[in-house]
Amino acid sequence: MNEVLVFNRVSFSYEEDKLILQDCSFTVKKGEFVSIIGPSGCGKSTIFRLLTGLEKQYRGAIQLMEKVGYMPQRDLLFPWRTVAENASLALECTGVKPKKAKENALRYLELFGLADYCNKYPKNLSGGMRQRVSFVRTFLTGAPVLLLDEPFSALDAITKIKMQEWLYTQCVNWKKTILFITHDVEEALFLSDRIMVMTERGTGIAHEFIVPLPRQRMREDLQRTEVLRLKYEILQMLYQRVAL
Ligand SMILES: Nc1ncnc2c1ncn2[C@@H]1O[C@H](COP(=O)(O)OP(=O)(O)OP(=O)(O)O)[C@@H](O)[C@H]1O
Repeated sequence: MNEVLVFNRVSFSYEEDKLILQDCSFTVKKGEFVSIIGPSGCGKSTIFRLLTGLEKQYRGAIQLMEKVGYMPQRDLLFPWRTVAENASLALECTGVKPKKAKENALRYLELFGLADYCNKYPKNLSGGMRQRVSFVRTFLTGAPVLLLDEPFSALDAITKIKMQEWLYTQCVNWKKTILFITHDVEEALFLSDRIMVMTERGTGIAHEFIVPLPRQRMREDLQRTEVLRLKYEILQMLYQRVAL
């Protein structure tokens, strides 16, 4: 598999004397679903800020072989635009005329199971729906690599499970490369081919694990002994680092 994203010994700090990443290295290959998991403040979102060029003053090398689309933690939908108008925004930003962009967005909203909501406003949608619209908007950037920053963290437990299954199906269908930030070990195990663990600020990726499941998987697979073993190994790693 080809590498589409390379972080090579990247060091970064927002302020002097407070290193966020030191010699952080990892790669993501085409078509992979990779999760980054780690305690609050360890620098996960900073990796996305570096990848999207929001932060530029770093040491080391960052290589992006393909265009990336970024979905932030909060959905950031515009309340005055309908679902279709929100979804078409990415296309409009690339210079596509609003009418054409909306037609295109409508086609994808249908494919993503949102056909009945095209003319509704964000305030009329549930949290899960809003995240789906936000995902479609990111998807419509046309980027082959998607950076998803804790997209489901604000959802209730059941909606979260449904959204994970929805995202899983979309990933299988559309064959995107995904880098996904989460705090939820089970979510990472269900969705990922590989999990990268950050244990504290200033270190970068401390451990990497291949998820011992085939790409075609079901939620019940999370109960397999080898998956449970990995879950507890990761939890223990994180637990030791979190001070209350
Ligand atoms: N613009 C900024 N200026 C100064 N410090 C910042 C800035 N953004 C983040 N930080 C600090 O950098 C560290 C890493 O932040 P980052 O958002 O990458 O963490 P995170 O692992 O994504 O956390 P969380 O899981 O809570 O979202 C934190 O200590 C944070 O306070």
